[in-house]
Amino acid sequence: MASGDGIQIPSRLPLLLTHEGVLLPGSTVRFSVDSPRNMQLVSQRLLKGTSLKSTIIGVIPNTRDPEQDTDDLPSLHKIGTAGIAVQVVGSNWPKPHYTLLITGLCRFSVTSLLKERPFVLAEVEQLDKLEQYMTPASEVVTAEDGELGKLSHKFYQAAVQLLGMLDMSVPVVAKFRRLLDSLPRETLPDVVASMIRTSNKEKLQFGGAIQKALPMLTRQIEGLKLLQKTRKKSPDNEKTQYLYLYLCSRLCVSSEQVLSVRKGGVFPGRQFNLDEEDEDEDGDDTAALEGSSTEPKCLKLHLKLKKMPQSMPEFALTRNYLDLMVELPWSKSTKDCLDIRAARTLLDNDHYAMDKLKRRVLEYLAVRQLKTLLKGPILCFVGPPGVGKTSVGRSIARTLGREFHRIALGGVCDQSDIRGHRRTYVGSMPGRIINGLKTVAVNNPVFLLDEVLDPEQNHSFTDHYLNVAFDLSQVLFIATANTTATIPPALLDRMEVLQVPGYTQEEKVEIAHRHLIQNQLEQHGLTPQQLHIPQDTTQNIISSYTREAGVRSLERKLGAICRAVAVKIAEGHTVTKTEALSPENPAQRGDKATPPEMPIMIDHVALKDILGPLCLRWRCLSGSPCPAWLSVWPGRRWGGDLVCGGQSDGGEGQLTLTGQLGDVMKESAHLAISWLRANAKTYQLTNMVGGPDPMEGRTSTSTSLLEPSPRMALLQVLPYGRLVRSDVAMTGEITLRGLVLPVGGIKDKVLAAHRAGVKRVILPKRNEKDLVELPANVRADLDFVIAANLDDVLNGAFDGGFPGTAGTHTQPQLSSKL
Ligand SMILES: Nc1ncnc2c1ncn2[C@@H]1O[C@H](COP(=O)(O)OP(=O)(O)OP(=O)(O)O)[C@@H](O)[C@H]1O
Repeated sequence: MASGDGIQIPSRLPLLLTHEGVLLPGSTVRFSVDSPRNMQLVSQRLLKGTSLKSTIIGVIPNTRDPEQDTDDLPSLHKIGTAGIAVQVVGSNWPKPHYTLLITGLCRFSVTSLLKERPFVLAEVEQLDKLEQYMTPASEVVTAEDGELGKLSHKFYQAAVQLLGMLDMSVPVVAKFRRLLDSLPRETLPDVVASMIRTSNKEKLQFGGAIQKALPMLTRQIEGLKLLQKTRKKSPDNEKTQYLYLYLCSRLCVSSEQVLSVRKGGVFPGRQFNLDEEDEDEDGDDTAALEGSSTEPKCLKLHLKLKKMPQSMPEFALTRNYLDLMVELPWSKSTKDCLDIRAARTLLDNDHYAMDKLKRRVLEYLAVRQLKTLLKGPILCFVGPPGVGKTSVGRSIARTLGREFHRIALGGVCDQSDIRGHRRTYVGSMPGRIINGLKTVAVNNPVFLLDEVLDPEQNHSFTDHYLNVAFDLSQVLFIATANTTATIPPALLDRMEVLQVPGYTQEEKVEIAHRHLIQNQLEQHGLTPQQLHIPQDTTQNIISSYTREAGVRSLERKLGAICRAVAVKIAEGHTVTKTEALSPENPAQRGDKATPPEMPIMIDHVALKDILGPLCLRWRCLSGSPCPAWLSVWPGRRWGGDLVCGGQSDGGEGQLTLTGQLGDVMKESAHLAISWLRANAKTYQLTNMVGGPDPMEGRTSTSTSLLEPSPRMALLQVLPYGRLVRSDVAMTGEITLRGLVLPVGGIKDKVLAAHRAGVKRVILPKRNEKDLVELPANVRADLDFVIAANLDDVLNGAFDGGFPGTAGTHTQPQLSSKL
């Protein structure tokens, strides 16, 4: 190792291949080692060797992607730095690895690779003289050395200036000050370069040359000056300090420098832009922390992080947490650009019909425009699936110029999904609200929720993972739900519920031709010149292939048509190409399809070919009267209409309920039977065997009753020997005394009955007012029977009325359990 020319490193060096960090002569750097070759180097060379020589290794950047670090020969940089391993620490968690502390000695160049396994061994040529590190500065370069001497002196002065800007009470700064006078000036570039922040590439390329190091140093000084100016404008800004601290840590600045930032307010190695109009990105982050009360906590965590070994599991957790804190848009928002006229046009262009909803949304937006800090109720759009609730939410965001984010809460049963997990749990994460904010990166997006938050508490929403309050008051929440039944009353009270009813057949045709077909054509790369769907085909799809209140299924069917047409067109193209290749071979062309004529028209035959045979023919309801009954209502939660049926036949006189009935439905059925038994005489009801119990000898069955609303329908099982009209539907709630009370969702129910071919609808008297909401054509098609009590219902349900109902019988007094 030692020679007559001075101290020398071994001519053969084992090489540690690194992907991050550059070791420079005179600096001490920590490297994490986990690749197979490096692990072998540590275990076979550093841990087994006993001489000083065995602790000297070469550190050289490996330019190959670490992910692809296989057993192949690595692509090495030619120049590396020899160093002494001063500390080796091993750990088995989370995977086996070593952490090496290496002090750089001098540069070398690789002359040849001697072996690649188990670790890389190379023949090297030493580039720097080690003695110069021991020679006093004055003896190495003097003023007489001409240009180089001047440059060296300039560099020394710049280094002194840099130190003057740092906090001397920080040990590393004081140590640097001492080294500055004791080290030879040729070595200063390496020492200074290891302290200031530059890219690894720059560090590798400057090669210890003072000419290249001086611009780097000057840049640092300029950066610090700008930073100090900025800090003077906002002294004692703890948040700014925290942010710089954190950024320092992310940018691999030494911990001592980080500390000096805290104490003295300097931030080495950053270019700052004084132009306030054009704030740099991190400056924005600083502003983002304004107004939040998170800094003390973050600061504490950050300092803890700096003391923590990287291999500790808590390191990654803390780091992720701090990353999230900086990424969150604490005070970054988009500017609302609301123009009510433009909003009206946009809503009208995006959505057909929905007049009531659009009007209310415009009112809401107008009030927001006049009173910006509106603490209004949350809008909650309630309606069957596929009626455009989400789509209106998206349009509201567009009219406001805000980001839109949909948080699907369907199936969420754990509040941690929304509010996050406490950080003490393994695998803890923030909840969906905070994740959503991170995604949109602004604090005033439009959030569409299927459930709602309490608006009163939004200014201090606390995610369990974040564990500090985040102000959600700028977020515009819109909730959607298929039914209000599942929303807790306390929350419902805080929201403004806007009903979004289903569409009539005519409205669906319009929506399809104004929006859906165009969208589907675009999504499938087709044009109106290639595919034409006439209106009567659309009508056919709606009535024969879909049964829904919204248009989602219709949209899917249109998508299926587009796909089928796309195949035809693609096949046509292939045929054209084949023809071009072999025009003289008609036989070859014979079996192929000919290119279709454009546009491809979808008539009833084509429709059947693509979508298959007609599947939903509910018109069977309009057949002849029968003792069984069938009732069709919209199933809000499931998106389709529900079919309820019942039958009276010979049996035990028991009421049998099938299907998944809830308690309310079961109660209704039993109530109906109680009423029947109590009124058997009045209505002259006898059972099949002539006995007084009308239920004896009968079994009543109901099937597929999924919704609690059509309670009255159960009564249809009661009459014997009489035929129930098969084209009648009814809704309402009955009391023990036979009164008929109002229910909700009349429009949807009547539209569903209309879709199913029902001719007569029996409604509670107090729902008569809801008839005005029905489209004129639906009203004209149906015969409405308004019922105040069960007499009216029975009269309406049977052809020719029902015996006993016209008389002046008295209502029996039942003792109600309710
Ligand atoms: N009135 C309308 N005008 C134009 N397009 C509409 C209209 N109503 C619904 N649509 C379209 O129907 C599709 C389904 O709508 P959307 O996803 O908004 O339904 P939704 O009510 O939110 O359903 P869900 O309750 O299942 O979330 C969308 O492509 C939407 O653009």
